[in-house]
Amino acid sequence: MNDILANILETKRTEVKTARQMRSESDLLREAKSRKDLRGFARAIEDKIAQGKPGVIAEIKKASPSKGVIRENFNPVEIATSYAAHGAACLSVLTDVQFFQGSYDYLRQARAACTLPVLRKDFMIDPYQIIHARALGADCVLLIVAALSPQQLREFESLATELGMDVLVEVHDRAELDLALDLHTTLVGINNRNLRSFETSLQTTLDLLPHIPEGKRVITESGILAPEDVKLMRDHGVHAFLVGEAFMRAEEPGAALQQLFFPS
Ligand SMILES: O=P(O)(O)OC[C@@H](O)[C@@H](O)c1c[nH]c2ccccc12
Repeated sequence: MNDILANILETKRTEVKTARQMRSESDLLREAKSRKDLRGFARAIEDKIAQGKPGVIAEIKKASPSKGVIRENFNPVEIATSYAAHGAACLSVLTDVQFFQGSYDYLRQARAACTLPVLRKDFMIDPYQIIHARALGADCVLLIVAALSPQQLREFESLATELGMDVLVEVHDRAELDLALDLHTTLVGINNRNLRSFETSLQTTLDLLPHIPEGKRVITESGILAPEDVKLMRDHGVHAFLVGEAFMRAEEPGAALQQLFFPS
């Protein structure tokens, strides 16, 4: 099997190694701690839902390994501004360069362009990246259970928390979910896309739903494309969404967000 995830994680190890040589972890930590500009990520989602609205995490993603280039005319400032103007709760910005054509600058620029909290969307395999996320301005980090040991999950979560960030823990099956539920974070993302085969089915969310206790906030991720998808999820009590492609393919990403989630 062509295991893309293994491939990505290998690349990340090299990336972190190089970054560490250019800048020490202690130096980066100093910068991360000196930032006093945190925006509550989980809070922003809960606020929307408390108002009876969906909590939408709107993604800024130029390309992906499964789809290639998704958006040619790519301007993170315009995209962030458009999302913010049309009711997004939060942003998610891909910072992986190799596989998603993301950039650290995209995160910085998108965050500076609006007041929304921002998720650093990347493959975290080393504490250095968690610290770097905050130094860049991230308000939340993604921890993918399929990529980490239970000990790393706990360690990375406490480091993120220490730095004031929220944590979104991502799962794809029952075994991963059980590990995710051991963490403190309330934010449990169910990725409808299998990161190894790229197969995407909203049934993934529906299947895991009964196993998630109250007090956790389920975020359905990937493959949300049509109003029927949103309705299906909301009918099952899922009110938080992470959406990329459906917005990135639209001329105006925020208008697409509005059409999908707030049709009049
Ligand atoms: O573009 P989509 O199908 O709406 O999916 C968005 C998001 O869920 C997806 O980009 C994603 C979910 N988990 C990830 C982990 C790494 C990279 C990307 C992802």
